[in-house]
Amino acid sequence: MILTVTLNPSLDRTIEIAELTRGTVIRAGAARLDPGGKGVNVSRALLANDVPTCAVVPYGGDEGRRLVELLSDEGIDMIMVPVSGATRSNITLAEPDGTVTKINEPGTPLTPAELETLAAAVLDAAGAADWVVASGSLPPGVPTDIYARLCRRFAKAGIRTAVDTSGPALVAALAAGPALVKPNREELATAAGVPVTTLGDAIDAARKLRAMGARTVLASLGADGAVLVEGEAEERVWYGTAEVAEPRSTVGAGDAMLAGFLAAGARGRDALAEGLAWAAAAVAQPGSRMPRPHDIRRDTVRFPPPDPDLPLRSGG
Ligand SMILES: Nc1ncnc2c1ncn2[C@@H]1O[C@H](COP(=O)(O)OP(=O)(O)OP(=O)(O)O)[C@@H](O)[C@H]1O
Ligand SMILES: O=P(O)(O)OC[C@@]1(O)O[C@H](CO)[C@@H](O)[C@@H]1O
Repeated sequence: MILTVTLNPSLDRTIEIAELTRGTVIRAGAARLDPGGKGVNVSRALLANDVPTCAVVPYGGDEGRRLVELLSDEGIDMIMVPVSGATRSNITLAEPDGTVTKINEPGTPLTPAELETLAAAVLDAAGAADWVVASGSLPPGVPTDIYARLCRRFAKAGIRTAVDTSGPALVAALAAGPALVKPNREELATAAGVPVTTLGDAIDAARKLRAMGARTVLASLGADGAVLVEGEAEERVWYGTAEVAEPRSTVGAGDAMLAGFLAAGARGRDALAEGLAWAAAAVAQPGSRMPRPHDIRRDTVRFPPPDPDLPLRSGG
């Protein structure tokens, strides 16, 4: 069972527009509301593909009740923790070419008592878990080292932790020796403190995150694919891509990648291939809909030679 922890979940509203033009009234096309938050999405992707999972979800206000309703409709097994602050709403403006512009609210602070209750719920549920996924931003006021503390606590119990976050929370988590981190290109560059403009930069930065404490680094690179750097006695580096004919929304693609990678055993080329296939399928979905088995096409995955001078196309 894969337990996910999302301290800052969200309601994700995706609005399809023809073109984003500042300072104008834009007549929207289709709109959809999805449950959101990085750990929530990992559980959604796992559930959609029949992999046992449970999501720890703090929720508050009408927005939080709506989030729980949406997750219940999807059949997610949840540990719901009521909190006083309202669950945040994040907006995605999606253009026809797949470009998305995202506006994420900061979320509302968790009180120390609420954080304690959440940590206790996680620790209680972690006993039945093969992995704990601590994923997403931290709400205001939550200590930056919260993921690091959870990593250390789970390590004592022999439970592996995967962390997908950014900035100081990621750097603090690295020092706790997580089994796996899943930064995107921007998060990788920031944590490593180096620019990442080529594939070689990405591999070197991933190596640096391993030196900072991560055992395995799965670095997603947007349309350029992903790099996996792993290995105990002997380091192994894999680079893969998966083309998407018609990108619709990249929101949640990294979460789907992490879910697919974990579902396939979280090591080696085959697990990277599965993560790439789930991510590519997610990009072809509207909003942050997670791919189901019939959406996932493994024949699009490629493992080109990892040319260190390959310039990375996507932003970050
Ligand atoms: N435009 C694209 N075309 C093809 N594949 C893509 C595209 N964008 C993303 N992907 C796939 O999704 C993976 C994750 O994308 P990205 O690096 O943007 O992660 P992320 O920022 O963590 O995503 P999110 O936070 O929205 O879940 C990429 O490694 C790639 O496999
Ligand atoms: O603000 P965070 O926690 O970094 O990211 C939140 C978020 O953008 O991540 C998911 C996509 O990965 C969305 O469901 C959600 O809106």
